[in-house]
Amino acid sequence: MTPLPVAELHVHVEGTLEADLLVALARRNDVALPTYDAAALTERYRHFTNLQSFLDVYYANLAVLREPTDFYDLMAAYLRRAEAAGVRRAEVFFDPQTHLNNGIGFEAVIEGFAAAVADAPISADLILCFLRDLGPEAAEETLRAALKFREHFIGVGLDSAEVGHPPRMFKRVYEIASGEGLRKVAHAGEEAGPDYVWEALDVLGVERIDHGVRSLADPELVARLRADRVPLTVCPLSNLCLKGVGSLAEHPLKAMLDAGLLVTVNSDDPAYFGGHVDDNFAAVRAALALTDEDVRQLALNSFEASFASREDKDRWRAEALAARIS
Ligand SMILES: Nc1ncnc2[nH]cnc12
Ligand SMILES: [Zn+2]
Repeated sequence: MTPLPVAELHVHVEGTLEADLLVALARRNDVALPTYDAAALTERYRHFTNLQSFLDVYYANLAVLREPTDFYDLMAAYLRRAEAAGVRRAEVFFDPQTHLNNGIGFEAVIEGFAAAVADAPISADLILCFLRDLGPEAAEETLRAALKFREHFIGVGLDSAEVGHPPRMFKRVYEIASGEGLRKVAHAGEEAGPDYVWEALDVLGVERIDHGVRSLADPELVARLRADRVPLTVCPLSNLCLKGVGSLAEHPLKAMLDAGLLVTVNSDDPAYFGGHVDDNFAAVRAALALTDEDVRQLALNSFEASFASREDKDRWRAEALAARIS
């Protein structure tokens, strides 16, 4: 079966670290894990209770990444799997602060990731994310260090623990990023309410909202998102695993589509949440009884929302229009 052509706009490369690779890297770099049994490690992923319970495991696992080749191998494995999922274009988040705090140099991280992107079988670019719980000064310091490698990333994002770390705290670092010609996105409305989405739009000036699933609670916000065609990068299996929704049947994706929002489907952290972008499409199609035209619209939205060139977007759009939805 030929997979639907899509763009993946919300995936954390660190969240693509499959248990097998985690164990292999732990052995290669002599890093201790609670267990070396990949099945036992993934079993723990079935018991997250919220975003923080996931982040605790996600950050701890990243201690296995030590050498430039580790960063290369992680990114290369994701890009191979993405190609098989039908991804034509990937805009991939990375969290440099985690690795810097583990004692790894910026160069090892970004050059490892960028080398894999350069060798990618699909179109891909990097987006540097700030960890919001480490605060705005650390974010600014990270951006200044990253600017030495400016050619290796196209934009900035904001991730990690959301509640209590509102977008407005990061106004200055986003202004600096804007001045450098970087694209701007931010996680908002994943666990926090519509006020965080408003701030991301009006204070940070972001071009896309990552998640944004809590936006439907505010009709004025919905009207704004629709009028400005602001893309929302929704991650259904992530919302299910982190208990943002009780079941996929209750997921707001279909309501967002029906409200005329520019929603896309993405995987977030596929190694932890039970699947890549193709698995997310299959899951929501079944749970929300999406029509073939809903599915095609989601694919078209993903290309429209991407930061690729007009020419590439038009080519992929034509492919999605011609694709058989199977
Ligand atoms: N879903 C998510 N929300 C916030 N930060 C993250 N970092 C990795 N995945 C994340
Ligand atoms: Zn995310």
